[in-house]
Amino acid sequence: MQSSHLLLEEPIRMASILEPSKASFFPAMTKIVGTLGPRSRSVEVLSGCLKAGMSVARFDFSWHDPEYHQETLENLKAAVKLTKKLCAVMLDTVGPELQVVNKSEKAISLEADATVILTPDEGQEASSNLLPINFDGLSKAVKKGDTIFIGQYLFTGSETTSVWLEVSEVQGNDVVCVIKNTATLTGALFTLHASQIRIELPTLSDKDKEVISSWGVKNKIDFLSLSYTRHAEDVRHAREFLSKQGDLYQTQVFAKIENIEGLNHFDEILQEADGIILSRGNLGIDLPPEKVFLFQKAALYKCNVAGKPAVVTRVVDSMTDNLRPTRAEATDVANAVLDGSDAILLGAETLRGLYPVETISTVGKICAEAEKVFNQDLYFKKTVKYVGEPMTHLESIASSAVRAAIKVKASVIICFTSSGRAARLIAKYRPTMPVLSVVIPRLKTNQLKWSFSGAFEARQSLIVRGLFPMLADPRHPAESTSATNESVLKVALDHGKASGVVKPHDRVVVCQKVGDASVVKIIELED
Ligand SMILES: Nc1ncnc2c1ncn2[C@@H]1O[C@H](COP(=O)(O)OP(=O)(O)O)[C@@H](O)[C@H]1O
Ligand SMILES: C=C(OP(=O)(O)O)C(=O)O
Ligand SMILES: [K+]
Ligand SMILES: [Mg+2]
Repeated sequence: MQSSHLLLEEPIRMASILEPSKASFFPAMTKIVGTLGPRSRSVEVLSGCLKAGMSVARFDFSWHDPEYHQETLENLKAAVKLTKKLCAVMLDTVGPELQVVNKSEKAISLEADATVILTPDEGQEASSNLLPINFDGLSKAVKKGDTIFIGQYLFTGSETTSVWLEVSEVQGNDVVCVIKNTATLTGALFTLHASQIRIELPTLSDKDKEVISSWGVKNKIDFLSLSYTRHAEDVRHAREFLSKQGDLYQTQVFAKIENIEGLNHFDEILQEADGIILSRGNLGIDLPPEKVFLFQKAALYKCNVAGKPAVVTRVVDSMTDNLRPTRAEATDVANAVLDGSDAILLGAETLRGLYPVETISTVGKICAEAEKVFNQDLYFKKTVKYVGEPMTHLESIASSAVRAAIKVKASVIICFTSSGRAARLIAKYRPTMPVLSVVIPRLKTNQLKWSFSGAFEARQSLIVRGLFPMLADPRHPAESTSATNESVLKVALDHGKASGVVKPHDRVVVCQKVGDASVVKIIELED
């Protein structure tokens, strides 16, 4: 995890590429979000996923009912206990997702050049000529020549089970389409994506609200993944809704950018959201293929300078059925890291793939290699310049901590925080060593009962590149006297030693408040 001699912007000796990487305790600084489902819900597999490096679990409510997800979550909790690896919980909404419903689940063969009708009458039986959909406004939204994509849920693109259609005519509420490729649709549910078309459905549906206020509240979800975020107003609305749902006023909202409308409003959305998910699955259908990379680079840059976590999706689809990614996919993962991604989100690979654990571990290894050659120096300078002067005190402290840690080759940065703000600011400067964010709980009251803050803040750092949280004992008062600081620091160092990230004689940079003053100190360990 130390800064390496290889830098992409300098000539690399070819033989050095083959030198095995030093093993490190943390699989990677880049985080991995795993979507949980049929192939990733036993305690055994979930333990494997956590050990391989998954630190956020995504529960996608486009699929399965709350009871099913609850069972998976209970198993996840058991796996967390067993492995002692923390994991945050992300609830992914259905939103304005269009779906084709195939009640009988009979396979549907579609022939290129034939026509098929999309009808909003869900009572009808799906067939080669007729596909019932869950939305009655499609005929008003599309016109002749528009493109529609229908795929299996979490389609991987390599399947023969997805189909492109071209709208040839609108008849009342029905949409008549010409089939562009031969395919067989199998299963009960397919998602439908009308390319570059505005769908007049709310971003947070009634069903989503129901799930959030029951399942979400019960399970204190750390992240809401807001599917098809199209406007800043969508984020504001979701946040307002969450603020009335018990503990969920602390839930972070991650806006999923999955179509052109979201792309067009990216800057405003980023201002409102706590983080961004670059949903390349859907966006890759909405955008011309030659434009996808540009969106990725531009969006990650904006997230980085804003200091907000960015998550990239759909990286190793082919690992759904294979033990090895394609070289294009492997290169893509590394590029996502070099472009500035905080986390990689796995979809079909962990949900229904044959190799969930191996996929996480492969992706983690690629991320770790990319991190090693990431030009931190260049990035740091650009970020400082972008922020300009005067910097806020806290940002100046955070960037100084990173600079000092690199200069003295510290093995870890320990950052005390309550709100998580200081730790996030340190992560913004992309230190080459892990940051142990020691979250100090704060006692608070809503005039009905006393409780401690901190658990959300700690778990929410599990999606930020380089942050590794530790929740301090709530018996330590939040007031930063030097005595309490020293005892918490000792616990943090012991934690670091136990996990292997801190060794005798290492240097450690500590960021904390002493009295009213924020300080960065460098300590040299003895044994
Ligand atoms: N309980 C604490 N004890 C010591 N230092 C702290 C504590 N909480 C935060 N700090 C330090 O205070 C500064 C402000 O950090 P920040 O995360 O913004 O704090 P807060 O949680 O109070 O918003 C940083 O230097 C941080 O390391
Ligand atoms: C992750 C994505 O969305 P979904 O919720 O459909 O998996 C995506 O579109 O990349
Ligand atoms: K979804
Ligand atoms: Mg999507």
